[in-house]
Amino acid sequence: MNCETLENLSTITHNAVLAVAVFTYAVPRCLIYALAKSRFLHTETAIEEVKRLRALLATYTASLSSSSSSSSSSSSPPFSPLPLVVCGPSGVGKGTLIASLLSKFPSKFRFSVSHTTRSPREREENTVHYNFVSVEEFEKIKENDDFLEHATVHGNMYGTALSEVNSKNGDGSVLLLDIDVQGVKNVKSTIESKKLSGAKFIFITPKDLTSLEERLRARGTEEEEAIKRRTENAGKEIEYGKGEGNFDKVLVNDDLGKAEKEFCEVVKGWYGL
Ligand SMILES: Nc1ncnc2c1ncn2[C@@H]1O[C@H](COP(=O)(O)OP(=O)(O)OP(=O)(O)O)[C@@H](O)[C@H]1O
Repeated sequence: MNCETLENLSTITHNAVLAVAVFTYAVPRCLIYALAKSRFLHTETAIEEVKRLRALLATYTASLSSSSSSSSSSSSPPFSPLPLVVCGPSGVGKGTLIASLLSKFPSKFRFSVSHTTRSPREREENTVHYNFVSVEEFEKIKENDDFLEHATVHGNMYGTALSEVNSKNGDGSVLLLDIDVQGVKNVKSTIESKKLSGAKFIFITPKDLTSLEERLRARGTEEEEAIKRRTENAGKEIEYGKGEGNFDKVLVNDDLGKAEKEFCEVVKGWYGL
């Protein structure tokens, strides 16, 4: 099997891709890397293709095990790979750190488009940045039990539809969720009640509340009253964030360069990048 053959695999039929994926998945990791380093599979393209096929198979495997498990989880989407949940108080730098991660791994992560009842900010587009919906529309989705998480934050409702969790084309990309503490609690409870396969949780915290407030003010997107409210909320959020067992990792965003590096390293470790 040479490089060109591997590259062409993405264009062949579904069954053939699955068959090759089964083969590559069955071969131990060390053997794959030994092969990848050999004269037959020595390019980065080939290694990437093997990884892609493994991810593809993992998606199918999770899908099969989900559908064959208990009836309560038979309609639940399999999480493969596990979603990455980034949480922290408003203004702590979640968006900034995520943007930095995405610049390094543009195709590995994707956002869900959340539903929200808040009004669009300047340059925000419906269905691109958010699905902007009315309170009535939002309530309807809640009643149908179709949210992975939903929360009311600063007077507006936000939610992630269950349909957003798995990639539509089986490319193995990781869903990134940028949510607040309420959202995290919701995700944990949905995972538990629907017997889903979990998520990786990271909490971003500021050095102290003063620097958080300054950061929010410098961003210039909120009125003074909203800045005060967000800073007040932050105290409790940080307490939960640092609570034992609530997050897989708590990361301090003080020096941005250091935080970006650490964030990237942690995520690389979790997803084998
Ligand atoms: N380590 C840092 N030092 C100084 N400023 C920072 C740091 N990290 C982020 N910022 C700045 O702080 C502001 C808030 O960052 P960002 O918008 O990424 O926060 P957020 O957590 O995504 O906020 P929200 O939840 O409200 O969307 C931005 O102006 C950003 O440039």
